[in-house]
Amino acid sequence: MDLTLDGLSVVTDGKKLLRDLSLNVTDGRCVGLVGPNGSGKSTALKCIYRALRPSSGTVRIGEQELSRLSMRRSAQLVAALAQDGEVELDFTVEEVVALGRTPHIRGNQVLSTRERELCERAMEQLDISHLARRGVLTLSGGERQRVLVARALVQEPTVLVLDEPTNHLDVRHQIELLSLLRVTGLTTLIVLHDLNLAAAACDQLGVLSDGRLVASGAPEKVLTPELVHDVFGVRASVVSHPLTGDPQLLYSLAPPSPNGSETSCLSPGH
Ligand SMILES: Nc1ncnc2c1ncn2[C@@H]1O[C@H](COP(=O)(O)OP(=O)(O)OP(=O)(O)O)[C@@H](O)[C@H]1O
Repeated sequence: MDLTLDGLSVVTDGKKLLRDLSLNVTDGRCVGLVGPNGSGKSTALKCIYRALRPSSGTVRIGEQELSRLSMRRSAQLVAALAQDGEVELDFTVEEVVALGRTPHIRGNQVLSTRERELCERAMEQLDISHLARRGVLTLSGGERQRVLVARALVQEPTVLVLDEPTNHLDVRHQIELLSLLRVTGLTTLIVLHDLNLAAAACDQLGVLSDGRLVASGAPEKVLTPELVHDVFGVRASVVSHPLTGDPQLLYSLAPPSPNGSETSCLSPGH
């Protein structure tokens, strides 16, 4: 089912964090939300997983308006990975992954064989099977991040929202995770800071700046040097990936000038 954000605005303490955001993620597609720090990406995702109530606007999954559904029904439809998702209880990895089934079970009901197999498969896909009996508090940041993605997958949601899921992951696990997301068939909205990974992993990108959607569309249409300059204040060259054709940005650090001071690679005014 499609995920539709329709005119979402969030105002907190008189500050507009999100301004009239409308965005559609087509059924089974992956849309990347990118933008500078503080541009409203996490705020938008929080409205989808109902950690935040928008001041105006709606979130729909198919024809269903999320705010009209029970929290339990919402959790059956939407799985979320929050930014730097914390796990405070010292559960084992397999227990945390199994928590993904919570919206689907009642009380102390035990998991079915199918559900246990689902958990095992997700742990294999996220390369954490060998950690199954470890306490989550003993894990590295990247290991813990993979546990939380596995938990989101076993939720068997219709819509997946992920806030910087590649945080803490080494390059192999970044690529494995984003490759996996492409084959899940889930309607996915994902916040990524790495524009090159976003271009490779997402069918469409939405660019937020100061709470406003300033560009959206296919990565090759959106990621232009002008856009990167205007939104991020950085000079970049755009090249085409030799194997996939995806747009890839090349940046250069400011070279030291002969007198020892640095010249700037930032755009004037930033
Ligand atoms: N409860 C709040 N009260 C006031 N301001 C807030 C609140 N929550 C978020 N903000 C501000 O709203 C803006 C958008 O925050 P948000 O976390 O959505 O940005 P982001 O694009 O996800 O940033 P980052 O890339 O740094 O994760 C920021 O300036 C943040 O400081």
